[in-house]
Amino acid sequence: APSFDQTLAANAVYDYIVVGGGTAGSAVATRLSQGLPWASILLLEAGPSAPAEERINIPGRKGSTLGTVYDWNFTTVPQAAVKNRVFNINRGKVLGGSSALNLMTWDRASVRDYNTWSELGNPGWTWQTMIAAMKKVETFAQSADYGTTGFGTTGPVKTVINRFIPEQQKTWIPTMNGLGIPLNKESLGGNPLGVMYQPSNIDSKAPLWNRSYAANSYIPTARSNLQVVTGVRVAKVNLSKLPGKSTYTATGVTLQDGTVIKARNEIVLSAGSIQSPGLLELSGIGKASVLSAANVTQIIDLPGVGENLQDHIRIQSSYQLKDNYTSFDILRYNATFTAAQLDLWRHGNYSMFDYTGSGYTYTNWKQALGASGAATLTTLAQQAVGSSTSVVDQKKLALLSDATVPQLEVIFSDGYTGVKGYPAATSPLFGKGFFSLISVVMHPLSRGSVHITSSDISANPTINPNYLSNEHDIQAAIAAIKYTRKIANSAPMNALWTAEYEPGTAAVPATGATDAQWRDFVLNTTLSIFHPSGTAAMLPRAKGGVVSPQLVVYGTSNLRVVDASVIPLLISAHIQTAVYGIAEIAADLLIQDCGRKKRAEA
Ligand SMILES: Cc1cc2nc3c(=O)[nH]c(=O)nc-3n(C[C@H](O)[C@H](O)[C@H](O)COP(=O)(O)OP(=O)(O)OC[C@H]3O[C@@H](n4cnc5c(N)ncnc54)[C@H](O)[C@@H]3O)c2cc1C
Repeated sequence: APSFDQTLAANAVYDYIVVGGGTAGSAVATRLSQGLPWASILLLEAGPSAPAEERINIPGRKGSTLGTVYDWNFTTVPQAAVKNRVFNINRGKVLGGSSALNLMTWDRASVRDYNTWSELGNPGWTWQTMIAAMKKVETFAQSADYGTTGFGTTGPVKTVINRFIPEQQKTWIPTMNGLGIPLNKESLGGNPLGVMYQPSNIDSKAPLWNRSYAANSYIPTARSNLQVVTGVRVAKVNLSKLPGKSTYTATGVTLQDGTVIKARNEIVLSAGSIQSPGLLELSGIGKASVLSAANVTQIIDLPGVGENLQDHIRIQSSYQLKDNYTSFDILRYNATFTAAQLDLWRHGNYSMFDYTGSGYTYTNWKQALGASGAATLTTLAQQAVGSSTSVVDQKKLALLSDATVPQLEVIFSDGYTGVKGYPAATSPLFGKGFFSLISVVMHPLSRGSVHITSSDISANPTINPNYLSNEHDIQAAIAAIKYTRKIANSAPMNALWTAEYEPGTAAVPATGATDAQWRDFVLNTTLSIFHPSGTAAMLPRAKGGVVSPQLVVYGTSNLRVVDASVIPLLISAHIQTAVYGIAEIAADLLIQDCGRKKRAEA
């Protein structure tokens, strides 16, 4: 078992230091500990360890930790194209990182999505290597609702298709089938197109129906050579140029209180896509103008640091259920019922608190909009990025014409999860049940940046994702929300509800809605679905890359980034399975390199 000894002696030396005990950091530190039993590994996490926190552990309480002490609570700068709205950028600040806060969707993108990483100049980063790595992450509890391919059976993270499926969700698959979307019971195997039930990261074999995440799955399987220290924030990485070397060596880290901890072999940054680039910049690695504005001396000129920020956007609609259905909303307004359900969960019994989403659909644009709707979006995409010299933009254009790649996801979400809020206690709608349809645009073209503004680690970064900053992204969002209205109005789902609550026909009339009304709804309500990535991109250096295919920061010999920052092009899925997969591959690379160095020394 790992050590949770919280003492950190100044100038202590470890073989490996992993910065950030989040999703990737916990996984890579654990695998290093297992693979290099002789080595000492230090995992430093800014947040607390919270193994008994029910808001994290209870699947049905997903979302309750947003805005709490477990969240860094970042925000964007006002988003010019979206009426200057400021978006929340929630990030986990707890052992396990964002895997402790996430909504537990456990899915995968298409074969082509992962292959684009190698197509962009990263040999070896293909579907084949990623699926092998992603299978190592999980143990899937097999189910009649799923087929036979694409999942792992021996990994630390436990996954299951949720046993709690509300009655109203049973209309999901037949409704999508009626719209021409086929059932896909092999969605984890490289072709996610279709309608399906998908797993959540839940431990169905534990005494309780508990969230399975990086802190309670990976870390307990580490050896005693891993020391996990929480509540400690790293302020920078120390670099030095050793005689006769062309690259910089990372020698250790400086903590926020000034303490220096040294690394003999390698340092791994796993502080996530918002903070890993900032740590590089604070260490003197980045774009000259950013560093000089923040009063940091540049050591390595790497203009890609903090650039290429990509995120998925979501647009939601909500429908008021007929009174004979019970929705998840009951847990908002009926305290007695809620207490009884909580008691069931606490005793490991079937409970409404088991609930996570499990009804999903992935389509390409042609499937959702028909050929002419798809062609319109392609034309807009060409107008937006056709002349861009970015390899990422050009690859996204190419993906639009690959029919195997999903461009739209729709999630059946029980209960109200929209933007205007559940009806207030004074409203006649208080006490009513709802269901929501969340649509997600898989390849928005907008890209932005995250940068430090000060040499002080405690200052928040400037986050500018440039949401909806081109007409393609706006029209894709409009197409997505129109499609969810079409779904809700199709049989058998149309028999479930009495009224559209959001957008609502007052804002967007059922017939004859104008383009301006749809556009307004999209600009007022579009949000992030929490997948910021790409800010320390794995790309060739000349193409704006920050790390090599070995995840080594350019210009250094032993500093790696291992987290969502390295994803060069956002995939058509939620990203936690990919982030864990990247961590598994990174651990293999670190272990192989260590063996190579040892053999070279011998
Ligand atoms: C609310 C929410 C819902 C989501 N829902 C889903 C979902 O349903 N399915 C899915 O697949 N994905 C989902 N995601 C995305 C997914 O969880 C993240 O992309 C993934 O967990 C990111 O992993 P990471 O290792 O890159 O970063 P993180 O897991 O965020 O880890 C970074 C860690 O570094 C620590 N840290 C930062 N700076 C420092 C420092 N200077 N010193 C020490 N420690 C530091 C942080 O505290 C944190 O623990 C969601 C994310 C959020 C936030």
